[in-house]
Amino acid sequence: MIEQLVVVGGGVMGRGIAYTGAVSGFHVKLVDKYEQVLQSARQEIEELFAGAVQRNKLTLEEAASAKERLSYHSDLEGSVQAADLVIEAVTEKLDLKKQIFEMLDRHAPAHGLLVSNTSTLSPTEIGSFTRRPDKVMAMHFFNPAYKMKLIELVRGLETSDETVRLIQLVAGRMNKETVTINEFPGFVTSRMSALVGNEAFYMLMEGVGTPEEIDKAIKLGLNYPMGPLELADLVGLDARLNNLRYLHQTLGEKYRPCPLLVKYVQAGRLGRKTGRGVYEYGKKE
Ligand SMILES: NC(=O)c1ccc[n+]([C@@H]2O[C@H](COP(=O)([O-])OP(=O)(O)OC[C@H]3O[C@@H](n4cnc5c(N)ncnc54)[C@H](O)[C@@H]3O)[C@@H](O)[C@H]2O)c1
Repeated sequence: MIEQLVVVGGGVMGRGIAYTGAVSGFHVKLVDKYEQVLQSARQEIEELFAGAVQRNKLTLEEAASAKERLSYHSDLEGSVQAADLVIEAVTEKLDLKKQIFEMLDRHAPAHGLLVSNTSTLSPTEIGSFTRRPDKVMAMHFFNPAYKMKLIELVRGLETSDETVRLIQLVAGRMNKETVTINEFPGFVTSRMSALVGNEAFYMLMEGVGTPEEIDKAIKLGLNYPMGPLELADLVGLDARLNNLRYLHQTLGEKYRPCPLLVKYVQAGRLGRKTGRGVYEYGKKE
């Protein structure tokens, strides 16, 4: 039975996953190497609890007991000693993930499953950083993790059926839908989203329309809940560029990042998080 969950990385995704886990009855340790990240994660999670109580999604008692199950830590090695499942959500850099998974493998109990929330990287390669590749896979949540219905489950070459089964149970307890797919760069969702977003940047560069017009056309004409340019601002233009570069390198020409996207990133226009991307947001969010 999986009860003790550790989420590594307290950024945009990690905090949402930690909240989801605690609300779903798991004991959750949220770990980040920076105290100020942990503080801001705690504050945002408190706001999520307050909002859920206000909207009658949680009773006061449920929120209080979920909060009790959730704790915040900066010591990764100590935090994973009793973990049944570790969900890694650190920055999308392979060398960083390597360092983290080697460490997790050394310090997590032998039965512990180690999954990555990576959007693009290979779970097979991530598994190879450990001596338990059968217990490694990708568990790809979406932003915001507490709201989005899907978790994309991606098996690596060595991932066992038992690991997949246990992770599907965890996702079910979190009240999520899943798709379980085999590894290929960009999985299903990141590959498609990167392509659509990149095409929207090309249209903007070619002067086909304003950002508002392009987003409105895609939303109302193709029935997308969000326009691809506003979504890129939400994801972060740097993260999007990073994904496209990886897909370009692994899947070829079709994924070459649009020069306008590269220019925005060079200018520091990274999206909502910097207050300006394709759109202006007034202040940093
Ligand atoms: N942002 C999205 O929309 C989104 C969606 C799905 C998946 N993802 C994936 O989730 C992962 C995290 O993305 P994010 O957007 O939350 O990034 P983020 O930059 O918001 O957060 C990453 C966190 O990792 C922490 N970190 C870095 N090194 C660490 C270490 N050694 N030990 C502990 N913590 C460390 C950082 O301090 C930071 O708080 C990435 O793999 C990304 O591809 C992101």
